[in-house]
Amino acid sequence: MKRASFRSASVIVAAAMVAGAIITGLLPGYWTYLATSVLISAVALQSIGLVAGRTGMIALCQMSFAGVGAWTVGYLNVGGAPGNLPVWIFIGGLAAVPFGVAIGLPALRLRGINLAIVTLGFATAFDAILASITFPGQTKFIAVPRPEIFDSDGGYFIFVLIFYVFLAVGLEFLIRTRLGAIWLAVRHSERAAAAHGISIPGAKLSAFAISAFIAGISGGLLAGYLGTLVADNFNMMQSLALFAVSTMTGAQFAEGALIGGILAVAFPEILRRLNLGQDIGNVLFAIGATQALSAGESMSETLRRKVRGWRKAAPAPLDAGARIAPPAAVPLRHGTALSTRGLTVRYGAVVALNHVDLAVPEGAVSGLIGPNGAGKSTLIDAVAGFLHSYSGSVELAGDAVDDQPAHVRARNGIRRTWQTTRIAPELTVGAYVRLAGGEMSDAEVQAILNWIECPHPDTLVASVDAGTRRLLDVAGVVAARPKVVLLDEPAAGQSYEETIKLGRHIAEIPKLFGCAVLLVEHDMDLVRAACSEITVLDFGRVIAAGAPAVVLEDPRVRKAYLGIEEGNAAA
Ligand SMILES: Nc1ncnc2c1ncn2[C@@H]1O[C@H](COP(=O)(O)OP(=O)(O)OP(=O)(O)O)[C@@H](O)[C@H]1O
Repeated sequence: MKRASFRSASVIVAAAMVAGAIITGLLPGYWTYLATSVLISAVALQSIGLVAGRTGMIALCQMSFAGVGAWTVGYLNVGGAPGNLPVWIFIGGLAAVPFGVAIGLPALRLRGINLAIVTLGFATAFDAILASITFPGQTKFIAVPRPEIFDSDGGYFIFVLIFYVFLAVGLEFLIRTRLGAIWLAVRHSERAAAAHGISIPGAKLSAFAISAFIAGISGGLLAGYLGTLVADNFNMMQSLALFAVSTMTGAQFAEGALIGGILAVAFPEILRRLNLGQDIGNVLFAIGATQALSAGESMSETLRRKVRGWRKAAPAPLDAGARIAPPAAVPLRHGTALSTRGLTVRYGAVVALNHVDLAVPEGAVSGLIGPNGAGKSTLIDAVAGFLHSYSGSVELAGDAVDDQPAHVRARNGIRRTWQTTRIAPELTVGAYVRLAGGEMSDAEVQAILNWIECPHPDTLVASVDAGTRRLLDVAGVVAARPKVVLLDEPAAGQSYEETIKLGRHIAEIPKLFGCAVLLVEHDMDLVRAACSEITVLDFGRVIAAGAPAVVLEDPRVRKAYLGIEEGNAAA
């Protein structure tokens, strides 16, 4: 991961040095002036890319955060504050953070269009505030001074380029940290992220705070660029246009932010020269964003996919780490890992679970079977904390967890998989195992992947097939070494041979990872291969429990689950 970050950082720095030399050395002054504007827009776009592209939240008020940064720089300048422009820009970025957190708070409960409306509301309110006040220095024409060595247009271009490169490199490292993986996981599925013990509020607030900081920096850079500012520089339409550009180009990537900056500056410039209305540019951006959304990928994502194809970067073969020892066996615990008492769940008139008592012993794999609609997934949802309400209780190693939200239950030792895999495809296989399992050495990650026969840690999840992703789901939950893992139909999409192999792996989980397992499955071969005991649900009630050989021969089970009537069994 670090290697990839350093590689990206060196590409960014090298490209910036070449671009800096060409733009300041060869291009006329006016082009340098425009190029500076491109970079400032690119910084603003980076902030949108982080919150929207990485975390999947719609934020339509980024230019308001930029306005806070610019206002702060103007205020510090007029007030004769100590320091100089770089320091004030940094302070301006920090000043935008509380606003970012304040806007992030509604995002904890809202998503999609509702969040868009709230952020748009903030942008509108900020417009109204700016219309009633003036920017510091605006009426008396007190310009924000640039640092002496960056005073010329060429010099200020270099000054802004340094900020852009610094932020782009910083983001390249940040997105490969655990926090970066958390943002991607939240973007892909908040429920799946919570199942890994991730605090969704923490993830969203951190994204809003850092993105507001970057937007504030862009405002400060604009203050030094223009000298004095007016409210129109930060109006709501600017935020909307940049959001459309970010969606179109994929501003979560350094090149996407830069292409977006070029488009955001070039279009208005071309339209101005052609004596055409500036709004036409916004219409084109909206069309571009619509196109990217319907295609399912932005310009930079398309570019990256093509580059990957050209490079044909095949991940290291599966046996690359074959000499790595499998996970070491751990001492087995005794007692009951998980139990439910009188667990009852109602969906309106439907009673999905009806006073279910279930016990999953330590050191064992227990099966939970039943016909479609019997209540198996509902039980997993209730136990893992994904239902708003249920009656009865869930105990983990004897302690009630009913008042704990899903991510706290996950941290305390209840991990689950889903019927359909929910892994963020932008992650690598290794990054996913680390996200799910926490701090782990490279050898530990590789050992788990080798054990369950998943590809090399550097393989992109997007490039692995559905069956392998199911295995990766299992690798993720066991990597965390919780007290109990709940596997919801892990064999779905696997061939017969793969299912039998998976059954052997699941049977090894208690011994190798110290977790008890509750396995929900329809595939009886897998159940027989992995489980030492079985509970059978039908219409939300437990109808049988015990050793597989006994339970599967129980007439009630054969009738309810296998559809075999007592007298017809021999037929
Ligand atoms: N969100 C929901 N709203 C209303 N009813 C629901 C909801 N989720 C499940 N149910 C109902 O609850 C009952 C149990 O469903 P559940 O999905 O838990 O069964 P299952 O045993 O997991 O089935 P399958 O094997 O098909 O996954 C079913 O009657 C189902 O229609």
